[in-house]
Amino acid sequence: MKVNGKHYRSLWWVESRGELEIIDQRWLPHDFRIEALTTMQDYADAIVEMRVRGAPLIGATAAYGMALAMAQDPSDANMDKSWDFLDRTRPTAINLRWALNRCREALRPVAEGNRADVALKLAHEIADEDVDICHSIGQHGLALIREIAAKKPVGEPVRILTHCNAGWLATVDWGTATSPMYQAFDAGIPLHVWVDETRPRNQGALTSWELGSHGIPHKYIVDNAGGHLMQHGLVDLVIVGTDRTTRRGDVCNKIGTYLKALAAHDNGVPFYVALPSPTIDWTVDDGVAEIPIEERDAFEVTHVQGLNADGKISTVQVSPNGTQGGNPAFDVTPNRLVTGLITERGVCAATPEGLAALFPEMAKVSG
Ligand SMILES: CSC[C@H]1O[C@H](OP(=O)(O)O)[C@H](O)[C@@H]1O
Repeated sequence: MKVNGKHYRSLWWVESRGELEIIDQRWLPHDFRIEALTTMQDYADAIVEMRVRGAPLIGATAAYGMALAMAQDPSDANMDKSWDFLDRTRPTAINLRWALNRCREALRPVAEGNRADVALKLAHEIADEDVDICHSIGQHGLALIREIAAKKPVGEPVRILTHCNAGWLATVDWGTATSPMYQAFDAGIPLHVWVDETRPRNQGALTSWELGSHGIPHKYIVDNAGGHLMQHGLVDLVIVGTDRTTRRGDVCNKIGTYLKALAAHDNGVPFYVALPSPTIDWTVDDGVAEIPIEERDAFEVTHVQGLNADGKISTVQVSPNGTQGGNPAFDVTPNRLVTGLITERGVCAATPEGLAALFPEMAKVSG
């Protein structure tokens, strides 16, 4: 999307240098920093340290990491070693393993001398596909928002609550949860977005930065405000992203999503999940029991980063010395709390039948 009027994707290939450039999201929303990934360690660090983050973007980054690996050493041994090295970076978003598996399956039958070119071409394809998928999710989500808008007095905004950042920064472009917002806004539908700050890494600040750049009215709120807003009829719709959705529609997403779904359910507020198909894990049924939840460094909870009075990015400790922090980074919302899944092929119920109807070729394979 646009940054100061200039279009960006969240990562891009620099042909002249044969390098991938990324937006280092650790410094947003206060500083827009671009960096090149030139070694396999750079790729792993970028994912682990959340310089790039968001399930689709992690997958696309890993695909370019495999391209670098094949350019360095196209042997089967190095392909497997690189697969393991990148797969170990973060455990929850299924797009990482989906992209690595897609690369390895495509490369295995290719002669070693051709693997570097094939791998780079595939990485480009995965990135471009993500842009198309997210745009399509936006089209289907736009129809939902339009339906709500039609029932409101002319000019009254559709009020959407979102959690974390499932924006263009979490994908290659458009975002998943934000794509319907961008497209509704561009279609002239009045919006107001409640943006959960999303402790501890405050990805809501990324969403606010994105929406602000696009001119979409929004308010940055504490994570615990959503239930109150819904009780007072101030939320028409919740749209969130996902890092892994099971074949029965259980949704794993940023920690705190489950609590929003409970509040939405209790207040009759539609709760939708923007779901690109690479984020569906067809091998898993029960999300709570089967999805690995990343436990990140407690430092992210005991400390917070922001802009100090001098306008410098700094980090301060918010908890007492010696207090231990706990930092599960995701939770799982059972499908019974999900109103619907907005995929690139349309909107479906969060059920095995709903997903199988939109993706029969995948449901068949998963058995
Ligand atoms: C479109 S995927 C966005 C998804 O990823 C985020 O996690 P993280 O920032 O830790 O990579 C969050 O769960 C978002 O909903």
